[in-house]
Amino acid sequence: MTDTALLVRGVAARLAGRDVLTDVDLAVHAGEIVALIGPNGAGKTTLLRVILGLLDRHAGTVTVAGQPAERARGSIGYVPQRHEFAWDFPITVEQAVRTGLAHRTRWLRRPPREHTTAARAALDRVGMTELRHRPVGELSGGQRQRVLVARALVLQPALLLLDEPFTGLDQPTQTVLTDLLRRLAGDGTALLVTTHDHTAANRLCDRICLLNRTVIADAAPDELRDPAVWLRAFGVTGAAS
Ligand SMILES: Nc1ncnc2c1ncn2[C@@H]1O[C@H](COP(=O)(O)OP(=O)(O)OP(=O)(O)O)[C@@H](O)[C@H]1O
Repeated sequence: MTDTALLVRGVAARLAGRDVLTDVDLAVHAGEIVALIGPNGAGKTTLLRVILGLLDRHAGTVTVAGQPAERARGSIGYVPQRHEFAWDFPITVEQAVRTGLAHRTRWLRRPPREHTTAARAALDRVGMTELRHRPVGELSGGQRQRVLVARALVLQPALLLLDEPFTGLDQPTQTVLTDLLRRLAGDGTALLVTTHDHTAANRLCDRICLLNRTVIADAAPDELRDPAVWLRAFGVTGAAS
């Protein structure tokens, strides 16, 4: 057993012939929440996709829960950006959560009973049990975000990757989500969260990883008070002079 849920070493990725990530090193431990922050196009989503094995890396290694990521797909929960889910699809909250296990259901077979049990347990963890029969199209932004978290939790992942979960949420809803993510970390899940919301990151995270194609800084929020580091991460050169 290891408490390093995610270990990224020397990762490089190329898209359309362009180097999008170079020499990226990152570790996230069990029970830890790390924010991945960087400007638009910094490679945050690309890094999540490389960890998930949806994109080939050009160099480096990715280890999840002590295993090469290729063999650990079932240990990774992924919460995509909210707009990436088909909310107009005519399914209920519980059915949406069960789609997190769809790859384990045989084609045209009824989902096994344990999938329903897993979906209900995940809905309970995110506080959405009462809404489980609601059509997903009727949910608010915050409720949708919790459904996506539940959908990732059905796999009981050691590592949870969240892509911009705070975008478009008002302050009280952000607080509900922050509390939920903290509880998951308290249960030992490792969380890697991309965000543009520095306030949310400061409130939520144990560490902030500043990314701009490579890791510019990786430290506790309190240790990242030097504006020069942020200017470097956001590609603002000469702004301090
Ligand atoms: N499918 C693709 N083909 C070619 N280039 C891509 C593709 N997807 C992303 N890119 C490029 O890779 C770079 C990194 O994109 P990525 O989406 O990872 O950035 P990001 O940090 O998540 O940005 P944002 O904060 O805007 O979501 C960008 O320059 C983007 O244009």
